[in-house]
Amino acid sequence: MTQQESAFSLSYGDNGVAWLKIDVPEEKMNTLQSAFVEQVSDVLAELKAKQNIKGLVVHSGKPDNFIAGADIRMLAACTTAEEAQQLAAKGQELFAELEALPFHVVAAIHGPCLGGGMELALACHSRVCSDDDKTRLGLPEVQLGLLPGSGGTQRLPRLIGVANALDMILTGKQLRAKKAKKLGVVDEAVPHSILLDIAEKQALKAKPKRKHSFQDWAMGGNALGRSLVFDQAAKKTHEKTRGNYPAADAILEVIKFGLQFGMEKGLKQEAKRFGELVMSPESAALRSIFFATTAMKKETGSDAKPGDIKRVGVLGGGLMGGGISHVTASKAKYPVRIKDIANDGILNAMAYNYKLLDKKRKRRIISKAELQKQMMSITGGTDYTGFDCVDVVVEAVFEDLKLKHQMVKEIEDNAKAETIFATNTSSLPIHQIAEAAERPENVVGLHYFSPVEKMPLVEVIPHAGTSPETVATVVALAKKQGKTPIVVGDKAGFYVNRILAPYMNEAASVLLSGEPIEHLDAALLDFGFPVGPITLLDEVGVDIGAKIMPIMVEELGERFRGPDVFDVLLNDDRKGRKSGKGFYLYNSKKKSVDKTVYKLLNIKPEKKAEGAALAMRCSLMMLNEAARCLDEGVIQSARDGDIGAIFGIGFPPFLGGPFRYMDQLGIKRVVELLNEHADKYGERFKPCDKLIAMANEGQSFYQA
Ligand SMILES: C[C@H](O)CC(=O)SCCNC(=O)CCNC(=O)[C@H](O)C(C)(C)COP(=O)(O)OP(=O)(O)OC[C@H]1O[C@@H](n2cnc3c(N)ncnc32)[C@H](O)[C@@H]1OP(=O)(O)O
Repeated sequence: MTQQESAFSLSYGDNGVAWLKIDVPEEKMNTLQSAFVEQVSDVLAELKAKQNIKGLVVHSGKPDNFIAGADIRMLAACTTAEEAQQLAAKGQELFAELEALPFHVVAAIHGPCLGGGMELALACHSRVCSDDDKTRLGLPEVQLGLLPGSGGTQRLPRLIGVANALDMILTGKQLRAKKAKKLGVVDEAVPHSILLDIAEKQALKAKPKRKHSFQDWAMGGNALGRSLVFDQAAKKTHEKTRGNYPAADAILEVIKFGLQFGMEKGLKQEAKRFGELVMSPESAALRSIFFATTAMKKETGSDAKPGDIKRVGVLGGGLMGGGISHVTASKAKYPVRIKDIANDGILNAMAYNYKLLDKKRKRRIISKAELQKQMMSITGGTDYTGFDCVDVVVEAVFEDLKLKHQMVKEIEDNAKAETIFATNTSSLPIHQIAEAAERPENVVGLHYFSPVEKMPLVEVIPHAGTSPETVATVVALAKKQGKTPIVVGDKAGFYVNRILAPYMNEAASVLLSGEPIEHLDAALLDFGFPVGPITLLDEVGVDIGAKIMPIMVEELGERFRGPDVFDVLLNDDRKGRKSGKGFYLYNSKKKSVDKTVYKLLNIKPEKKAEGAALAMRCSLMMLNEAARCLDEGVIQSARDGDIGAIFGIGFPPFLGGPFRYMDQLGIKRVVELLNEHADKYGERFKPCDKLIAMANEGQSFYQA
């Protein structure tokens, strides 16, 4: 590498301020790589040797990022824990040298400053960041199944106190400038245009003495206080992770260790645990999600060029319509026109949007003016005024084929010839909806998950006649709305509901066999799902389940026929949360199992099977169906299937999705397990052809 190509370069101002620019050649994002060690060592040696330096500003040469952390590809390429430990230790060593420089070192931060990048900034004596929306500061390593390995677990608690540092490191949350300033992560948050000027001024000031927070003092000197905070954090963490995420335990351990035995020993422990975590299957699975989603950001859904979108229409102002209008206006920044049959529907969608925006205003993420501006970009009415200039219509009316046909016709009558009709159905085949269209090439499925503003997945479902341009356009729209789209086949349940249905049916069978509701829900929580299946059924609505299941049975066969519980429940007015009762009661603050449901279903609840066995029983039904979906082309790749299950259902991320999990178990073992379950519980467990063939050939879904 020539001097010019160096990622770390120094320059000097006349006023005694040195500038260290970080600019990784030929990459749009700065990351820290082992190849840079020598360059950084040279830079530090030059700074130490140079006379008359008054201060140093560390800044990025990229227009919109500081440093996004250590290069995750480099970590994934490590073959031993020692190798990864060495990488972390080298980072620690260089950052310690930076910290030990005799003059004031200031980090000037604009854009993402994450992981190793944040650790570098923490080793500086002061930090100034831009107040731009692109600026984010955090230690997201936990989301990769790791802990911050280059000093983060030691420096952050000493800077902002143990409780705040634990919160940041255990969740991996990324702070905006204002919050970072409030917590003391940065010293100043200023407009981007003056960032470097302010950093330069800071650098000319004397090196600050390290501030001690009250908590720092309390934690360092007070073993009892320390124990209390850590015990509480451990309890809270365990409730969330249920022991499935070793990084969380390691984070608690290493921070506590460092406070007890000092920075030097703390750093050693940090590097050691980092090395071990890099080699863990949990981290490998979580890293695979990062690689998959990064690759998916670039995909367009088809070979065609997406059409221009200037305005979007939404049909139906219910929960889904409200959410879809929100992500369209506030994320994608397109004006939205909502049509509903009643004014109440429009008001409902408006109120929904206002509530979400006001939450953001209260958290100071947006100003009042911004709230008003965003509200003004959403309008609505009970007729088709304004629909003549929308480019895409997202339909979110009731799940009724006749009604959907009427919507297709009305849009064709009231919108432009090229307007896309994207239907947000969760159960009706898209080709059937398109049958009413004069221009079926414009009809496509766009299946959002509830609540729309939170759930990251969207299924894009072309029918056989959908044009490639329509697909590309709605994929682009979904991405702008902040979603990860996967293109899936037009078969009943598409992908997510199709793999969810047999899992839910199995949970219902387990319940009818007499296993208590809490036991069953806890079993799947322990497995790593965010909610148990019975809670999920209550949340989705028993009535919705009752509507979808017969469609699945009709199109996909008898294996989708679940136990007959829906009618019994609905006759007793148990729709789930929305009706105040389902399997649980929702009329008090804390939900509790409604024990009368056992009598209704003729069950004597009694814990018979171990939680792990129940979890395996339900999950196997999902795994088998996921493999079938891949075989039938409902999903285009195992990767799409993994991301769909994780983002759409909350399949345990630390397992990497159903396909990575099957690989981890070994396909042969999956087939064995399915056969064992088929012997015990029935034909529905029989492994699908694809799994049998793969087991015979010794194949896996991913290359090792
Ligand atoms: C020792 C340390 O403690 C260990 C660590 O630091 S572990 C790393 C911790 N850092 C992270 O987890 C951050 C990971 N990155 C991100 O979350 C997101 O990329 C981001 C929020 C920074 C930016 O998102 P966005 O603007 O959508 O850009 P995105 O498309 O994701 O990334 C742009 C490019 O940067 C790459 N990139 C971003 N962060 C990276 C990282 N840490 N390692 C390797 N590549 C990275 C992406 O792969 C992508 O590359 P490509 O264009 O060649 O495919």
